[in-house]
Amino acid sequence: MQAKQRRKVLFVINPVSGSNTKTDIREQIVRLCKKKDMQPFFIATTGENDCQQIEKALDECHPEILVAVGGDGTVNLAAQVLNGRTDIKLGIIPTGSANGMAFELNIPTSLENAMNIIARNVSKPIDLLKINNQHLAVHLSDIGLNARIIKRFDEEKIRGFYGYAKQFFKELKAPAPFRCTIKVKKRTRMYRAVMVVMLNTHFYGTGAIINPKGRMDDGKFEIVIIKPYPWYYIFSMFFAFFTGNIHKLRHVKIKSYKRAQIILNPPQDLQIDGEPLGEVSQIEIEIIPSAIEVIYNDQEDHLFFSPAEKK
Ligand SMILES: Nc1ncnc2c1ncn2[C@@H]1O[C@H](COP(=O)(O)OP(=O)(O)OP(=O)(O)O)[C@@H](O)[C@H]1O
Repeated sequence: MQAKQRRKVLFVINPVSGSNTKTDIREQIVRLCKKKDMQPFFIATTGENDCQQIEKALDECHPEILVAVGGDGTVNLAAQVLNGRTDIKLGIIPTGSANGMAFELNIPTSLENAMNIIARNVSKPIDLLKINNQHLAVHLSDIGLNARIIKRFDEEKIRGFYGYAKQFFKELKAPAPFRCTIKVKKRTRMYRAVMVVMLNTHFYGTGAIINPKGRMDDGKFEIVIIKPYPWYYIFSMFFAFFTGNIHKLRHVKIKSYKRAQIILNPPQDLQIDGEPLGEVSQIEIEIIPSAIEVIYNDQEDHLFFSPAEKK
């Protein structure tokens, strides 16, 4: 009788993601793969030509699943390679300082639990965003306040959640407003904003719910506009962020589109999945329907909320 073929899984490990040391992560993955009947292959990212290296590894081992072991930047890298190749599923082992996409898919940070979800292999197709016809956005992109923090975070080589939180509170005290014009076909709308978020998902990695009504598979993305607010508004905003009611606030506007252009005056910092891209004055966004197939946690309801219930 022929031996049962083990499922081939390629693990793409970012050795510098987050603040954990990953010295023995390969050994732990090999041990867990044995238990779950999976055959592991490994590649470590270097920060240079990683897409080409992953493509090469895919051609060599032909896996059923590619697992990003890292933060949102590593998930984005894996998605760039898998965009349009839904025959290979994307799994995530969250080890970054920002794990927004793992949070979105309800994937826990414990290695063993994340591996259990990969072994269950339950997946769904999701849409991605294309920005300026050049960058792929998987989890979340934004302009203004948060993007500025991410740039500072990157320049000053700060790592970890507490480093981020410190910068966030510094920035919240003095948000700088800008003009944001959204053009869709022949319609133009103008807003004053302190931050504009472009996404297909619901959460920031911290658990803040920025897009309560979004869906990852509806062929549309959302633009969330946070307008200038008085300082005391921060408390209502925090409450709404963590109860899934941000869309009900007077200072917040959420719109769904398939394609849109945003014009910024003055130019603003842009970040995509945690990577700062510098200042931009114009952004074109379009949705790529069913771009990748992702493995998610189908066994537990999300700890925070059920997006489908939001009215
Ligand atoms: N071996 C490496 N050395 C240095 N940088 C790397 C290496 N591998 C990947 N990178 C960089 O790591 C970043 C992605 O990190 P990721 O988002 O997965 O984790 P993170 O801990 O959340 O990162 P950060 O907090 O620094 O944004 C990318 O900028 C990528 O170029």
